[in-house]
Amino acid sequence: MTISPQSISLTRYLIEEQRAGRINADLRLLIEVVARACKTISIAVGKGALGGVLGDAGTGDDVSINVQGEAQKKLDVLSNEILLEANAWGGHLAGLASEEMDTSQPIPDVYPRGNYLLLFDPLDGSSNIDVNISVGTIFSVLRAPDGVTQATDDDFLQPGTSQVAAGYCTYGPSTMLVLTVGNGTHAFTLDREIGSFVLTTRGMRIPEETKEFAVNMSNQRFWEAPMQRYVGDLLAGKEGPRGKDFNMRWVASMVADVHRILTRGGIFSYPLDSKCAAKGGKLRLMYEANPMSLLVEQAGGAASTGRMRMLEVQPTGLHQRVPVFLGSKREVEAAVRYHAEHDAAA
Ligand SMILES: O=P(O)(O)OC[C@H]1O[C@](O)(COP(=O)(O)O)[C@@H](O)[C@@H]1O
Ligand SMILES: [Mg+2]
Ligand SMILES: [Mg+2]
Repeated sequence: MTISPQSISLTRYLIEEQRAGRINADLRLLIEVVARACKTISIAVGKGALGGVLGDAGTGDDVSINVQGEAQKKLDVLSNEILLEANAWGGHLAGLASEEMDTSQPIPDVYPRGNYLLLFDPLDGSSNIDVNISVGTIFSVLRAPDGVTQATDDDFLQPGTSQVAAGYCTYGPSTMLVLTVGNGTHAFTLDREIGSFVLTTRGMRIPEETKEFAVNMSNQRFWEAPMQRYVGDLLAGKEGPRGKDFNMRWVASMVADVHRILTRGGIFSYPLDSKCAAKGGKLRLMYEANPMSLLVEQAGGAASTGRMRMLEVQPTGLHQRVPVFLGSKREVEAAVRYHAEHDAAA
């Protein structure tokens, strides 16, 4: 693709949002810096085996483990460094937090500070890195509490409704940035020759009804009863209570699964199961569930823990985990209904 004079770049889109009074200059620049960091990550991902970026972080048998208790890939570490380095000196932030770091990261004294907080999952879908399947970066932006110029972990503990921007970048056959600043969800595709993100879908809309679900079925026997019944009814197809046949997809990169759902509908779910119940779920509220939920709601979809609206969960910890149901509105409502019926009968 070549950029025509009519093409709307990310920069132009953000300037128009600023002129309309929906974002200020600091937030615009912050998003530009994140987008630039994503381009750098995209180049590293794209080099694959030629770039020496595949495989585990650490040396020999001494694989590096992050705060989540998960083995880190080289690209987890590299992407985290790229995002930290790009954002720390920008002057828009009072703090950064990452899935890969134990605590939030203060802005070094030598740099100016601003009033935003940036949270990210630098590389989502790590298990897919070495097999050349789509991975991504997810980010969320909050406002620092009044008067806070150097944030501590507690300052980040705001519900998803407080997000002023959220987005993800998917490193797949093409690199795409999907963004909301609270005025719809929009998709930008990276023109690799020119190095610019170009608006390719304005106002993504998730169809309300769907016949497609995404879940890791290998966990079925560990699920709670309402999830067992819900998926059992999906699998029963036309002859079952739902009266239609459902298809299933599972990439195991949340970014890729959510991108499919934003594009053609569906329900994505990582429910509570007995393996992850002690932690509260598998996916992370602040780095994964909240930003994706805002993007999905802004595209006309819904997002829930199964028992409450995701964006209203009051976080209690930076690395808190939650069960996740998001996507086509009617289908998320159906999954929530199964949980409500179960809880009412208990
Ligand atoms: O391997 P599983 O259990 O199916 O889990 C897949 C889920 O885990 C994740 O990979 C977690 O993300 P990270 O790679 O950032 O840890 C999600 O992207 C994905 O939905
Ligand atoms: Mg992730
Ligand atoms: Mg990750």
